[in-house]
Amino acid sequence: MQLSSDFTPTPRIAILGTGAWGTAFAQVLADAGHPSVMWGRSEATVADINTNHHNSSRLPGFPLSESISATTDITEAVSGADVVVVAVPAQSARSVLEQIESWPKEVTLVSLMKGVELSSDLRMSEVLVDATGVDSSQIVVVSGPNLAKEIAAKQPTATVMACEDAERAKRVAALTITDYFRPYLNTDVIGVELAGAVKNVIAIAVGMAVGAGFGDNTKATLITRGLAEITRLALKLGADPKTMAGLAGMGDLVATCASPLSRNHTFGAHLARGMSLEEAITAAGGTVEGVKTSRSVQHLARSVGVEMPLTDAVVDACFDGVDLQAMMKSLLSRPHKDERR
Ligand SMILES: NC(=O)c1ccc[n+]([C@@H]2O[C@H](COP(=O)([O-])OP(=O)(O)OC[C@H]3O[C@@H](n4cnc5c(N)ncnc54)[C@H](O)[C@@H]3O)[C@@H](O)[C@H]2O)c1
Ligand SMILES: O=P(O)(O)OC[C@H](O)CO
Repeated sequence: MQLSSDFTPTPRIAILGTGAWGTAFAQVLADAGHPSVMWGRSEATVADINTNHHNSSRLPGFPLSESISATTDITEAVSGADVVVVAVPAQSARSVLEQIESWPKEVTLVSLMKGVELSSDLRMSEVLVDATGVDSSQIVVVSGPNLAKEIAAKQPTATVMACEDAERAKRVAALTITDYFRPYLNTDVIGVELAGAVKNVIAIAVGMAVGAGFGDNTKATLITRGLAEITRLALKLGADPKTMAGLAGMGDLVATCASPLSRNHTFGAHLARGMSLEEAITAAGGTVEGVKTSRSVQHLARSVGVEMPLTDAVVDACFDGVDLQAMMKSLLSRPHKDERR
């Protein structure tokens, strides 16, 4: 299948958020020949991007193309945009989007975010629909084993672009093809988003195990049983099982659980070594999506009657002061069962 973009010859692309992934994604677009305008609330970061072609706060050490510009004016960034990429932390998405009074009618919204909203249990594409009024077929979700720093270093990576409208996913994918970034397509938005959100919770559990000094058997057990619980929830909510074995499922789970670059993994390790919740979040770099998402996923799972013992354990460890020994004891003393159920 050949991917080609039938956006206007030079699509106008805005990126909301000047974080690590939004910035690395802007560079992917630039390397594929597409300029973009980033919006951020920090004047210093916006000036850094415009003047030094660098985001020293979130992606230090990686030069940015001159075709990437930035502004603190969100209306200016979005005005006339064909594609608006949303790359702020999941729990901030709604408040950012609600600042925009009107959306270009044919706009395509691209979500780079991985989380489930706390107040509503909505996936990010659902928050986008709710906050903007655009149709769900206009939303493309990007998810996969995509650690921003590795992509900024132009290391080979694949991702998944998911949209109800397969043609729209193709058009966005075509904007990102480079010699190091390879997009695959999927129409299973539910599966791609839930896998991306819940793997952050599982990565916290794996980070805790690493912080406690456990080895590869424990890590592999948590990753595999983590995939089992992600799959149970996703299938209950209508996902395609094949998505779980793909890049946005198994692929991202392995990358995030194994990598010391992952903030969720790093946070878990700090927590297990005795830091408080706030200390561990700060030490991991601030945006640790799995912490709040553990609560929304637990709530969502309970509302549909799905058992998620690892998610429950992460909620206990983050919010109820349950220590690692008690957590392991409770996980290991659960009733024995067939692994396929
Ligand atoms: N970093 C990665 O490797 C990576 C990879 C894939 C997906 N993601 C996902 O992308 C999303 C963004 O993560 P990131 O790593 O780019 O974040 P980051 O921590 O690098 O930066 C977050 C940015 O959002 C800004 N921000 C926070 N709250 C805001 C608000 N209310 N209004 C405006 N701006 C706000 C911050 O100032 C910062 O610039 C997350 O959902 C994350 O899970 C990240
Ligand atoms: O740094 P993390 O833990 O937010 O993980 C980054 C990405 O989601 C990996 O795909």
